[in-house]
Amino acid sequence: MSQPRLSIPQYAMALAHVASLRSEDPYRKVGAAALDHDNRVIATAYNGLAPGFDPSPDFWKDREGRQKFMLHAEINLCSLFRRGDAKLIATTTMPCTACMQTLCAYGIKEIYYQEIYHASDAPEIAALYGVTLQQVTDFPMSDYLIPEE
Ligand SMILES: O=c1ccn([C@H]2C[C@H](O)[C@@H](COP(=O)(O)OP(=O)(O)OP(=O)(O)O)O2)c(=O)[nH]1
Repeated sequence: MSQPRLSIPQYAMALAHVASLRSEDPYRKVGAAALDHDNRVIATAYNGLAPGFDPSPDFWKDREGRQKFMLHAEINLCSLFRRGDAKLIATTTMPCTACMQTLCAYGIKEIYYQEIYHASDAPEIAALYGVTLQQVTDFPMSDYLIPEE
């Protein structure tokens, strides 16, 4: 009997969600995954502080203060491959404007996200550069996500 098979965007999104579970940010956990031109996984990443940096326990108390220090999941992801290597990426949160620009600089042509991110110009940037930017909400694990407040 044939089993239902995940689409490639669903597969990438599930991987992105697993990566998000490693985020140290108590307020927003973002995960991302990159696949190459053969749909092989080349990287997973999540948002966090710079590698090796160990903050004091008080650091996380300042929700707004933390923001400028956070390395976004998509930037951490792009640090793991060279321009042109990734065909598509999935990210649990729509890329912010700066992340979207970076993904374009890396030549990524397909971007899948699950949750809409406030104040992002990603849709406009994607439209101008002819990049696919699509929401994916139905993937393994989507039943287990905690609904937003
Ligand atoms: O494209 C994005 C956008 C955000 N983040 C991460 C960075 C940070 O760890 C967290 C929050 O993002 P931001 O600093 O932009 O704050 P916010 O979403 O406006 O506020 P908050 O999370 O405090 O509600 O999400 C990413 O990894 N990628």
